[in-house]
Amino acid sequence: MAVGGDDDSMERDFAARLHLAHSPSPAPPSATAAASASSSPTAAVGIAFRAPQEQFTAADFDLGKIYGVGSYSKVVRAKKKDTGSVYALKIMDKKFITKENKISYVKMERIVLDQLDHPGVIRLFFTFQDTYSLYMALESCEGGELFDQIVRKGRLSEDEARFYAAEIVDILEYLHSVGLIHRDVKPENLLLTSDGHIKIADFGSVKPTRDTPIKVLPNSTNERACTFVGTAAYVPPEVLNSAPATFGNDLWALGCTLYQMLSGSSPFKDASEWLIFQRIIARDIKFPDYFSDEARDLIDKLLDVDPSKRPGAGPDGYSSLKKHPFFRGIDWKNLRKTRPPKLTIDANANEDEDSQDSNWLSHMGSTTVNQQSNTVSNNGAASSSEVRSHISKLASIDSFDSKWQEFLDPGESVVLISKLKKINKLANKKVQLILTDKPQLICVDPSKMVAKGNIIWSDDPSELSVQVTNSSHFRICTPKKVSTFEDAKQRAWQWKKAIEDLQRCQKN
Ligand SMILES: Nc1ncnc2c1ncn2[C@@H]1O[C@H](COP(=O)(O)OP(=O)(O)OP(=O)(O)O)[C@@H](O)[C@H]1O
Repeated sequence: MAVGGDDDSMERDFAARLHLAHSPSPAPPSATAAASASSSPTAAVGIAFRAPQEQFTAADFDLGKIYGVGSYSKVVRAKKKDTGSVYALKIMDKKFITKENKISYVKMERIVLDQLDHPGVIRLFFTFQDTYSLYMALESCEGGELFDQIVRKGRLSEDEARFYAAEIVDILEYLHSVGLIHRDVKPENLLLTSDGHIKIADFGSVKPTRDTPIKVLPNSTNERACTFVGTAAYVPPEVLNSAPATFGNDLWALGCTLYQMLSGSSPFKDASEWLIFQRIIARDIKFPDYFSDEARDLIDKLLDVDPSKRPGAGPDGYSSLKKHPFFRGIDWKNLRKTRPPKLTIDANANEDEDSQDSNWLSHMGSTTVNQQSNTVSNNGAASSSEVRSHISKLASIDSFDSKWQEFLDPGESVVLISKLKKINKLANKKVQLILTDKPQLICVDPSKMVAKGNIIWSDDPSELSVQVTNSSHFRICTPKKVSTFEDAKQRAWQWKKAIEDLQRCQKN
């Protein structure tokens, strides 16, 4: 990557904003990543980092499949060429995070993750940056998201849910004991190791309590003191009423997650964020008949409107939660040695890469999408030229989409891609829907890898529009045809916004 004078100054400017000093080049990590993490601490504004700031570049890694996409990052499997160590490389676009005011999130995640030490918390090994991006080398979780296990299995058995819930309780007990409120506990942020144990990721929304022993930069806590963060379906009612964050926030989200594991969907589901919030405030919960009395009772208590009454938040701490009858039989001391539930793999995944399951969008998509998606954030709109340069730059660092490249024209980039179910009267079909910057809306049959025809693009909303039925169902309407899709990842709003943004972008 060419680094010109402007790029240099951009990098310096960004480092200054991040308050993370450039480190002298530390020794590269040894073959085991964990060993490297405990060596060569990096000094930065009074904080000695356990995970050093390295002088690596993306070219030092073989980039593999994409693990997942967040609102301001992509996480890619990356093998360090010299050591063979595998990491989950979280890649964040500097321009994007500056524009979207996410610098405090990045700082917080970097600093907090660096200090945590628990088998259920993703480990940060090192960081590096180049002109355009910040990189965090995280411990990789090959088992994917808990969310995917729920989707693939339809719903989990009580034994499976009990095990996962116990590991989540163990993680929350640790985080709360060090004065941290995670604030974004949800099945997408609960990852599984290859042998099936839970690890929690995504510490961008973490809120330290006053007496936390964890070192945080002072302004990074103040900045977001009253910011509404998290994900709509898991937000507790008191947060909607602007109450300060408490440990109870995470316990509410645990209740929602347990409900989702047992039933297949979150307790507060509706077509828009506003309607979801109404349900949360009204505490409109319906328990399926097949929930056991113990499961129902625990969820009911975790979803108490009074955060201090949720088990785990009271004066007796976690003991009341761990003693709840739902957890009868759990060996709390040996959780990590207990055999976890068997992971279900995606039947459609390729043997060597499961990019069939990759559901990613460029930063252009996520920039605007979040205004209406279930992820709560406040964003501005990027200009069309910025959007385009993001798209082409991101496409060049993404090796994971090469599989779909054959359906694109030279120089064309993917804006949003999802594996969807196309709902037809006679039979539903799996399709890979690809939105490109050309723009084109391409449908591919993923099992045969053949194009199934484009949905005719128009910049005119009267000729191409998207109607969202609920967070997982949407219709793409053209004068000739209406196609109905189901997105198990509940990104219906993201599809709508991505298409509408491209239409606007074309007009300008
Ligand atoms: N260590 C990891 N191993 C494997 N996959 C990971 C790892 N970390 C993250 N992922 C995947 O990447 C996705 C996005 O990561 P993460 O949630 O950290 O990003 P973010 O930009 O902070 O997202 P959010 O929108 O939730 O704030 C996760 O949901 C998960 O699927």
